Parts: sequence; C-alpha cells; structure tokens
Amino acid sequence: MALHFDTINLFDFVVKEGNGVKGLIESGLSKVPDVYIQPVDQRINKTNNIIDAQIVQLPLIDISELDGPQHDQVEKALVKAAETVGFFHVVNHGLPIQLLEELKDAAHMFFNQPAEKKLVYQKGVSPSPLVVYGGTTVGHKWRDNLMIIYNSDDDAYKYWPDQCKEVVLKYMKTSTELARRILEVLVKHLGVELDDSMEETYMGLRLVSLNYYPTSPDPELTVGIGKHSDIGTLTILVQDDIGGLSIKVQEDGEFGKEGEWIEVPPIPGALLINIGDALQILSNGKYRSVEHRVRNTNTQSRVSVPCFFNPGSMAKIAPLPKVVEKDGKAKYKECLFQDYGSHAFAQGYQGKKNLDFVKITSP
Ligand SMILES: O=C(O)CCC(=O)C(=O)O
Ligand SMILES: [Fe+2]
Repeated sequence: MALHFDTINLFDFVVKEGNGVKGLIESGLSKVPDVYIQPVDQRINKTNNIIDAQIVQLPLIDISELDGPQHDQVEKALVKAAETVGFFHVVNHGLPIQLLEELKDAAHMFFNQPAEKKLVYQKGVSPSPLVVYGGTTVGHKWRDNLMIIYNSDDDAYKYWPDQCKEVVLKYMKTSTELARRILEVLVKHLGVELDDSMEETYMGLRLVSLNYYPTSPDPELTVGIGKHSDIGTLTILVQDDIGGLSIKVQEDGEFGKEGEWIEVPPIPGALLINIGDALQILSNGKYRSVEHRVRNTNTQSRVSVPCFFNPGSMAKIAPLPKVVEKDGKAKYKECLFQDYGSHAFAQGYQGKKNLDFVKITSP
C-alpha cells in the first residue's frame, strides 16, 4: 500500500531519512506532493513551451580535429558555438566510451542503495564536507543528487563513496584535460594565452554531480531542475539516453527564436558542453552562459553526471583587461567568485538573473 505523506513527514522521509525522491516514488506514491508542485512560470508543459516541436541539432564538434588539418575550422566552430547558442556536443573527446558507461552505472549503483547507505553522505554527517548526498530544498527539484568536490586524490580515495570513487576521479581528470583544451581555444580567441597562473581563475574548483531524476507521477507539475545558468566557466555533461534537458534560445537564428526553449536530445558517446556565467563575465559578454532546465518523464528515470569547472572561491572574476580595452568598456564589475556563488545560491532558479549581481548598467 502506498504511504501517506503530510508535509512534515514528507521532509523526514525524503531528506532526514535519506530516501530521496527516488524513495518516494518507490513507496508507490501516485500524486505529486504539494511542495513539489512548481509555480506556473517554472512548469515545463506544452502550453508555455515548445518542447515537442523543437528538437534542434546543436553544433557537433569533432574535438580530435584540433590536432589535425581541420584545426582552424574546429577552433572557429568552438568560438561560434560559445558566442551564440552556448551549448555544443563534442565527439572524439578523449574520454573512453567505456568510462562514460561506467560512470552512469556508478550513479545507478549509488542511488540504488538502501537509504541508510546514502545517508552516510548527508550534509553535516558526511565524512567530508566536500561529498554531500541529498542536495538542497531550493526549488523542490524532482531529483536526487550526490555532489563531490575535488580537493586531492588522497581525499578522493579516503572519502568518496566506494561505488564511484575510481570512475568519478578518472572522469574528473580526463574531462579536465578536455576543458583546458577548449578554454585555451576560447581564451586565445580573446587575445589571451591561457597559462598555469590562470588555472585558479578558470578551474580552481572542480566538482562532479551525480544526478538521479526519478519518474514523476505528473511531469507537467514537477521539474528535474528549474531554469538556471551554470555559474562557472564550463560544464561537461555525461547523460544517458533518456533526454529531458532543454535550453533557452538567446537570439533569433538557426536554433530558433529568442526566448524559445529547445530540447537537446542526447547523442550516444558525445559529451554536452556549455558555457557558464564566469566565462561570460571574463569574456565581457562575448561568450554566453545559457539558461537551461530538465523535465521529468513519467516512464523512465534518468541519470546525468555534469563536471563543473568553476573559478576557485577566492578567485576574482572580472572581464579580461585585453577584452575591455578592445570593447571600450567593461560590462561587469569585479567580484569574488565566492560572493557570486552565494548570490546565485540565494536567488534560486531565476534563469540568468544571477548576472545582474555584477552587471554594470550604463548611466
Ligand atoms: O541533468 C542535466 O541534464 C543538467 C543538469 C544541470 O543543469 C545542472 O546540474 O546544473
Ligand atoms: Fe546546469
């Protein structure tokens, strides 16, 4: 028989007892509990979105060609994607396909454990504050999550969950090489050579998030994750073949009309990469972070594993002087990345509004 929940024991069951949203659905729940019902402007349905009609092909970039005769075209394609749609697929990326499969399996293995095993990593009791299961109550996402921040290999071996430590560490390292390569190209195009001294600014804080989106009794009322832009420089995403991610078009063009949402179907073996707010700021608005969100389905649960490349928390983020010189003025003021992150966290899911925190409005 399905369990009956009121708001208080719902919180206990999902968060305190570690069952997650996955546990809710497995209890036989057939109706979305009130706290998970999204306000109308956050819902993803056919009346206020175009998710069915618009299945658009994002740029697909063969990154191995950076080392081949197509080098210039690939650089151009990367720059164009970062300047326009802000999201692109890459293939021949150097991450073994088997690693991607193992990563998704590891995510399933972690979330398939009984609640008491996952509870070990709950905020406050986790053996490391850098490994946290459960996520937050912000936005009431229909999603369970394990967040893992990289500190050192030693810490990874000591504190990360056994089901995923090896594979997540390998993923983080190989995707770091890929992110560095892409950032080198993008930053070079701004007239700046990316060297080791800038590592802290571009990827001082790396974190992997294991996301599990259970089936929803009514996907039109819930969201896997609400509309937001990522706050760092780049995000690399591994996902299974279920789909559900959509992005907002920023200007009229080949991907649709400004303000339309387009669904991004997964491409097997490809990685999905997007620009975050910090790179928009550093590039003085030339590269664009993108509003995106994830819908649930009522038939299939989904896993995704983003690796976020963020500036270190004490890094100062501001438009690169070379770019400001060329543009004539800075569009954003300098801030500590830590302050930017806190502001974004407090805002919740408000699309790209986070950038207003640093935007310089002309007099
Ligand atoms: O699951 C996805 O496809 C995207 C997740 C995401 O946008 C995020 O974790 O920031
Ligand atoms: Fe995101």
